[in-house]
Parts: sequence; C-alpha cells; structure tokens
Amino acid sequence: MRHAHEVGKVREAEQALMAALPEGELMRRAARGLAAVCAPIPPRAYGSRVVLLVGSGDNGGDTLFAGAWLARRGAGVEAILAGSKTHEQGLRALRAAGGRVTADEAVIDAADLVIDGLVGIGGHGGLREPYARLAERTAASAAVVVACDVPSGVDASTGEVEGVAITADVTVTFGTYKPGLFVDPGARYAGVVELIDIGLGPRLPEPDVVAPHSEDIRPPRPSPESDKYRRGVLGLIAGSEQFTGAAVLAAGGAVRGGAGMVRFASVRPAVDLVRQRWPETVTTVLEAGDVADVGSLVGRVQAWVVGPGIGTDERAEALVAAALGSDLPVLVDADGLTVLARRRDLLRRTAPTVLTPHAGELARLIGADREAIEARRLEHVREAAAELSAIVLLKGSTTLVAQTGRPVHVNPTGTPWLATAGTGDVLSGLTGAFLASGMPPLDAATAGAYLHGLAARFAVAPHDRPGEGQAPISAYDVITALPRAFRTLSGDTTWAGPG
Ligand SMILES: NC(=O)C1=CN([C@@H]2O[C@H](COP(=O)(O)OP(=O)(O)OC[C@H]3O[C@@H](n4cnc5c(N)ncnc54)[C@H](OP(=O)(O)O)[C@@H]3O)[C@@H](O)[C@H]2O)[C@@H](O)CC1
Ligand SMILES: Nc1ncnc2c1ncn2[C@@H]1O[C@H](COP(=O)(O)OP(=O)(O)O)[C@@H](O)[C@H]1O
Ligand SMILES: [K+]
Repeated sequence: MRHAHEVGKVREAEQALMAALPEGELMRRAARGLAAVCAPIPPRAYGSRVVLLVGSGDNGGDTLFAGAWLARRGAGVEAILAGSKTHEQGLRALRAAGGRVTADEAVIDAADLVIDGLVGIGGHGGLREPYARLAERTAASAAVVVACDVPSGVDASTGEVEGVAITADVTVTFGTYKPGLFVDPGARYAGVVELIDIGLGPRLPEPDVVAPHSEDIRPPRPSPESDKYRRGVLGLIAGSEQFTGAAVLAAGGAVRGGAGMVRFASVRPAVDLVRQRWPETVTTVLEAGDVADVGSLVGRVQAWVVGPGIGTDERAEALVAAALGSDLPVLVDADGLTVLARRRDLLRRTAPTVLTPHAGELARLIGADREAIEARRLEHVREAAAELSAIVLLKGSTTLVAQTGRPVHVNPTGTPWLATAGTGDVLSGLTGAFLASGMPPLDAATAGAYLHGLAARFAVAPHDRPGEGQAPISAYDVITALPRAFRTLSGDTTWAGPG
C-alpha cells in the first residue's frame, strides 16, 4: 500500500524528526531528492534553462536549494521570487552556485524545466496573485513542470482545487504521500508522483488514505478443498420489466468474479435474458406476491447484491428491504440506492452493508450537493460512511472506499472510458462475488474497484504496447477483460496444478 498523510500529521512527524537532526538537514534531504529527480529531465545538463517559481515559505526554500544543485552542474537557473519574502539561505545558495534572480516572467515561456516551489503543504485556498498568473503562464509553456511536494494550488490534505493550480508532469513529494496527490481533482494536477524518503517514516502515525499496489489485491482463490458452496453463493436481485440489461451485466460481473454460484431473482423478462447469456446462474422468477419472501425463494446464499435496474417503486423498495432484512453482507447499488435515500431506516442492521453510489446517488443519499461531492470527494465519502453506517464506495474519477475507523482506500486503476452506461452494474456483481466468498467488505470493495478498473484499461488498449491507441468500450467489454485482469495479480501468472 502507498500511505498518505494529511498535513497536520506530516507537520507533527516533521517536528519530531527535526528536533533529532542538525538544523537544515531535513530541507537538504528534500532538496537533494528534488534535484536528483530534476537533473535528467532537460535535454542537456549543460546550459539547460531551468526556471524556479519561488514562494515565501519552505517550499520555496527546497526549490532554491535544488536549483543551486542544478546550477552547480551547469544548468542556467533563474528564480522568480513571487512571495512577500524569500528563504534566505536558499537564495544565498542559489546565488553562490551561479543562479540568477529575475523579474521577467517571460523566462517561463522558453524554459526547458520549471520547478514549482510556490506553495507546498502550507497552501490554503485558491492561489493568489501573482501565483495564479505564474501557474497559468507555466501551463502555456512547453517546459517540463516538476512540482515540489505538491502542485501549488492543490490542497495537500483533500485534493481540492479552488481556481488555478500548477499542472505538473512530475510531483516530487517528501516523507509520505499526501492524500491530495491521489484524489481528484488534485490527482489530475500531480502527474507522476515520486516519493523522497527523508527519514519521516518511523515517526508517522496511521495513514489517512492508502492506495493499494497489485500485491495488496487478493481476491479469493479456490483451494483443493473448495466446492461451489464454499467458494460463496451470491444472491443477485436485479432488473425489472423495464430494465433488463443491468441484470445481465451484474450477473456477468459476479460470474467472472469467481462466485461459486450466482442465484438470480427477478421478473420473467430479466430472468430469461440472464439465463440466455449466463446459463450457469440459478434463477428464480419472482411473481407479484413473492417479493417479501425473496430470501427463502432464492435459497441459501452468503451475500446479496440488490439494486441494478430494479426501478424505484414500492416493489423495488420491498426487494431492498428483504435483502437488508437478512443477517448477511448486502451490497446496494443503483436504483437500490435511490430507494434507500427515502428509506434510510433500512440501514439499521448489524451485518455489513456496502453502498456503491456515484456522486449523484450519494448526493441524494446524504442530502448534499453533487458538485460539492465531486470537489471534496474524501470529505464526503468519509461523512457518508459514518452517517450511513456502511462501507461506501464512491465511484467516478478516482474511486474511493471508506469504512469508519479505517484509512480511505483510493483506487489506482480505472480510466475515464469507464464513464459509460452499465459499467457500474458489472462492478456491483464483481464486488458481490467477493463479499459472498467471505472477504471483509472493505477488501471486497477495494478489490472490486481495482480489478474493474484494470479490466477496463485492458479493454481500452488490449495490447498493452507503448503508444497504443485507445478505443471506446462497452460495459460488456469490461466483463470480457476481467479474466486477464485477475491473471495479472501476483501469483496468478504460473499454473502449478496437476501434472
Ligand atoms: N513537512 C516536511 O516534512 C518537510 C517540509 N518541507 C517543505 O516545506 C514545505 C512547507 O513549508 P511552509 O510550512 O513554509 O509552507 P509553504 O507550503 O511553503 O507555504 C507557505 C506560504 O505560502 C503562502 N500561501 C499559502 N497559501 C497561498 C495561496 N493560496 N496563495 C498564495 N500564497 C499562499 C503563505 O502565505 P500566507 O497565507 O501565510 O500569507 C506562506 O507564506 C513543504 O511543502 C515542503 O516543501 C521540506 O523542506 C522538509 C520536509
Ligand atoms: N471520469 C471518470 N474517470 C474514471 N472512471 C469513471 C469516470 N466516470 C465514471 N467512472 C466509472 O465508471 C463506472 C460508472 O458506474 P455508474 O455511474 O454506476 O454507471 P451505470 O449505473 O450506468 O452502470 C464506475 O465504475 C465509475 O467509477
Ligand atoms: K509546490
């Protein structure tokens, strides 16, 4: 897992470490790390044009020291001092190394490399002038842009961006990742993120946000003792007279997600279609009076998924109530979430509940504004998990999974091509398969988002070659690419079976 800490925790750890080190040592480590990442970037070491954007705090200090290092190795370094004051030792070091100070902002236009040291973790609110103007000019230049610690204008703790921010190709961050580098909109501005170890690690507390690596994703694998029941039976309630496709897609996610069995219940047209496409499912046709008894009609299951395409009428409400009335893990998605917005009482239960809203659905659930959720995803997903007593997977650009008392999990896979109807249904079926296997719900949701996003990437660019173009995908293509996504996980590439 990559760990990210909010600013307050970074500052505390930094204070403790600083007290144990000679003065200036921490900044030296940060600046050396920044310079080492920057050094190979310009087309030539000698005579390359490097511009430093220097603010009034220590972020500017790091940048000046890194600039001094580059100047000593032959780069032409010019610093724009944009703050009300400047880090004095940093400025002395730059001048001693042959770097210059300039007031001419046009140097940005011709730069090979711009290092953004305007603000780091001390930033708050939108960028003020002249910082905003410098950020815009930098965006218009052809220079490679490296942000020191965080792109200026991005809130390090939340990823919020108010107005203009530096758009970086690379962000060199110190001591620990910052949540704002993982979560949109901030993540979009960060580019590739490089972490520099400055010795903070042992002094850091529990992370606020974590991003899994592929080795952290461990979907259930059958063992020699497995049978279909022990692998986990998923009960899936999806589809209606009007919406049948959602049922087929959710069933596909569950089947390809490795459920031992999928028991599917719905009205006749949805059952017929699911049977046709996924004959391996065991189906139950629900007549008008069957709804409240769906649990006993379907038979034994280890988890439920309810919601995709069920509509939002009274019948749908009864289906959601029936699933949540069980003492099993239940994932509620799509129409099921719309029903829950008016029946939050159904969430009072002891077994785990997983909710998989997009921002619009979450807005209805917690009575918030959709735009506010998009702008401050971390805050809202945490709030929702606490308020709804559920594990909440918030979909969209950067999917987040929150469970109260645990770091928020941020999904590193996915692609904007996923923004197409039906892909969410695949995710709910897939995650349901993991829940049915007995996986803890936070892990199930994290693994679901990861594999779903990876499958989508494979579907978009199947050959995985550098420079390969991308093509639009359907939700069905994501299902088809799921086996390949599973196989990339560590340990799944070699077959050590019989023979
Ligand atoms: N922590 C660590 O482990 C280590 C930290 N290190 C480095 O220190 C950095 C933190 O330095 P820092 O505390 O001096 O704050 P910093 O980010 O330079 O900004 C403060 C200045 O910005 C200004 N300002 C704020 N918002 C603004 C806005 N919207 N628009 C315009 N201006 C704005 C604000 O002005 P004010 O609002 O107070 O008037 C204040 O003057 C950190 O990111 C890392 O690079 C490393 O050296 C070693 C290890
Ligand atoms: N801009 C985006 N970038 C990356 N992924 C996105 C983006 N927008 C949507 N997605 C993903 O696409 C899927 C859409 O799900 P959802 O909105 O529930 O669609 P549907 O209800 O039609 O199935 C989710 O997995 C979501 O995370
Ligand atoms: K910065």
